[in-house]
Amino acid sequence: MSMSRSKASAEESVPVNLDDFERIADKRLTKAVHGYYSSGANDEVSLRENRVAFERIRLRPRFLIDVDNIQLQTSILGYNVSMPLIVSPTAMQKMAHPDGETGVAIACKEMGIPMTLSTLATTSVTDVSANCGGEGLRFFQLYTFRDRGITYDLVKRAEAAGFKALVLTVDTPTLGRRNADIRNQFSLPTGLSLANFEAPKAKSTLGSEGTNLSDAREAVRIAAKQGMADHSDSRSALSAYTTKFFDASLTWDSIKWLKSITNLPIVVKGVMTAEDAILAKEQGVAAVWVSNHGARQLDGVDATIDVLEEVVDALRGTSIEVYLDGGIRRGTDILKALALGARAVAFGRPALWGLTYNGKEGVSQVLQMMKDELSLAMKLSGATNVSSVPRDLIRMPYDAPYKSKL
Ligand SMILES: Cc1cc2nc3c(=O)[nH]c(=O)nc-3n(C[C@H](O)[C@H](O)[C@H](O)COP(=O)(O)O)c2cc1C
Ligand SMILES: CCCCC(=O)C(=O)O
Repeated sequence: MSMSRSKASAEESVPVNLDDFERIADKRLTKAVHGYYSSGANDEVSLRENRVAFERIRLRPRFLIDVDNIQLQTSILGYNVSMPLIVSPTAMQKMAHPDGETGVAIACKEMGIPMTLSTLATTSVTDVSANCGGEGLRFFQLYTFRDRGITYDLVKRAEAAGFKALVLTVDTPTLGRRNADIRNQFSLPTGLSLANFEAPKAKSTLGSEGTNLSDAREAVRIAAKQGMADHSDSRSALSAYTTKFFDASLTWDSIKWLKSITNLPIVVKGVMTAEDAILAKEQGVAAVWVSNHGARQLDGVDATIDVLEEVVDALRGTSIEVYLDGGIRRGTDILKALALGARAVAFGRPALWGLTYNGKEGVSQVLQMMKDELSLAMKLSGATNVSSVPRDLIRMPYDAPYKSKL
């Protein structure tokens, strides 16, 4: 691993929480990259809400419970994990540090938790797996392209590289409006590429008749190589890129097609309502990932933690797992989500801050900090097992005032 940037400089004190990592990262990143990583959509109402909603939830600790040995381990999609945390897919991680996606993947592998690789990664599925020695649990986040041959190709390469699930992001038919990216005319810095669109080394054997695959892939590849340099619609280059290539005609029914080309479990990321949770269930998905995309798509939606319970209720009695991301910054946040029925939580930006801070090592520090904080929160609240955190460990703002049931 390259370690081109050092730890905190003298004037930066050692980070003791994720906010510290964020502050340090903010100072080190270029204006454009910082703007891209940190932004929410529009007025960032939902971005603030993702945090504030966690702060509104109160804990109801129980005491004189033996918390000497608490259980942090659980399983995700049948795989044992050391704690209920997943790293969310975030695009273009080499902008943070040369370790990029490989750094995140190795940190996750060492911690024993899943990493989700973005379709728009700056390291390919094949290279990430190879750099991890084929070890570790990785999911592939899928964006679908107008040309289904491209999507097919991505899925097959993720399968071949040993990725264990497809995380289909449903909240991005096109890109949300992010002021900083427009102001900064954001595009991928020179020298980096969207590596999953580099021409495959070997001739691929595709079964996607009827699509002019090589032309389409070539177009995506060229656009990626040029740093998505098309600003023609006067928005960010990323926005122009998605408008041009992403399949905005995708429907719930398209999951049938996905299932026809792969046996990998499908996780639907971006669900915010009970209605969509039920449609996902009807398509036979393995998991539903409650997310508002880090508040980067539609501004004005609820905080994810505020809709978690309706999704959990809609899926009760099924074996579909529910995950949540959006604003997870503390061990107590994880505990609150578990109490509301999430099997696991995820975060995106904190991994980028860790990466910016000190590459793979920085990500490891961030993950360890979350593990320690979760463990502490459980001990102080009398929760002994991440798989059975009781609902009454918390009070939601919408809960009725306490009435004695004793
Ligand atoms: C810089 C950045 C890039 C992202 N890229 C992707 C992506 O490529 N695919 C995706 O499904 N979600 C993407 N997301 C959303 C994250 O997966 C996740 O939902 C979000 O970051 C969670 O919120 P948090 O950052 O508050 O933890 C991105 C988020 C950020 C901040
Ligand atoms: C087209 C999506 C780009 C990556 C992404 O999901 C994000 O910036 O939020």
